[in-house]
Amino acid sequence: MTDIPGIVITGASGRMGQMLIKTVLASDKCRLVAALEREDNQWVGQDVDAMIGGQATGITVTSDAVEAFAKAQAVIDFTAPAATVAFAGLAAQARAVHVIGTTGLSDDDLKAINAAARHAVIVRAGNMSLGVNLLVRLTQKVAAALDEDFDIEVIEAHHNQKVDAPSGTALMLGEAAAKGRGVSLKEVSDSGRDGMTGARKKGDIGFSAIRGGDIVGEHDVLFAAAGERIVLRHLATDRAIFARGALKAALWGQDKSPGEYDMMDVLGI
Ligand SMILES: NC(=O)c1ccc[n+]([C@@H]2O[C@H](COP(=O)([O-])OP(=O)(O)OC[C@H]3O[C@@H](n4cnc5c(N)ncnc54)[C@H](O)[C@@H]3O)[C@@H](O)[C@H]2O)c1
Ligand SMILES: O=C(O)C1=N[C@H](C(=O)O)CCC1
Repeated sequence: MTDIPGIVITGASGRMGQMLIKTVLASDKCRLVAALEREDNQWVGQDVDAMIGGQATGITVTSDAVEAFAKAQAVIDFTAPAATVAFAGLAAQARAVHVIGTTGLSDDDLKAINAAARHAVIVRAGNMSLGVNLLVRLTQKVAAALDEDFDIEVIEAHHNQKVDAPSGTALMLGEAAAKGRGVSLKEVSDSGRDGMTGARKKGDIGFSAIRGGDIVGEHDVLFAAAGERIVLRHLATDRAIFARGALKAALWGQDKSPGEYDMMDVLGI
């Protein structure tokens, strides 16, 4: 037994789940205590090392969240909205830090997560990378400095298996732009243009989503005015950046009071 935090990875067989397992196994600041998948997933009952390759862990992939969370000081969760809402309640019961990377959460999902954060630490962000969180800050600053003569558009590109749009990152960037302008994103958001849309409404914040191939994640924030354009850009080329951020959040949360936090809190930016 050791006193470094024990971590559970949910969605173990997913794109992020696999990256997170590798990141936790490579770290000397935490230990992997369980890997969780859906009951019907073929990884359940298999050894983690057999599935991932590499060092022997002695850990079998399970679908029993209650048993897995009872062993953990942190749960790192990049799965799907319904699973994440259920895990928020269970992680709070286990008093484990819940790091949520899942995107596509509805307002009701967010309310349920917020309620769970009354009893435990939750760190949630649509993007856990240092670069994107810096870009969020820059976006807010640039939006605050410019008036509505500059049209703001958020353009994002992801792989062809992504199920939600706009991306969680695009929404973070849109929220930051709206905050900089002193408006509510809900009032000015314009996504899914199609057909005879009419001319662009001044003050709107637009969203466009590209889906194709194996794109890890690309985001532009465009400020377009007559005669000039500013483009703020982040390009992700490796999912390791999200996993590193998530692990940092899990360790950061260990001595914090119950509540909902984001990556800005973790990074101190
Ligand atoms: N915040 C970030 O930095 C960041 C970065 C990358 C991806 N994401 C988000 O993370 C999520 C997952 O992305 P992905 O590309 O890894 O998807 P994926 O489909 O490859 O993996 C999701 C995994 O979750 C599992 N899962 C679903 N329901 C489950 C349940 N009830 N119990 C256990 N496991 C369950 C699935 O079986 C699957 O293996 C998406 O919402 C994505 O947008 C966020
Ligand atoms: O691959 C995904 O899915 C990603 N999701 C996050 C988002 O929705 O912004 C972060 C980037 C990768």
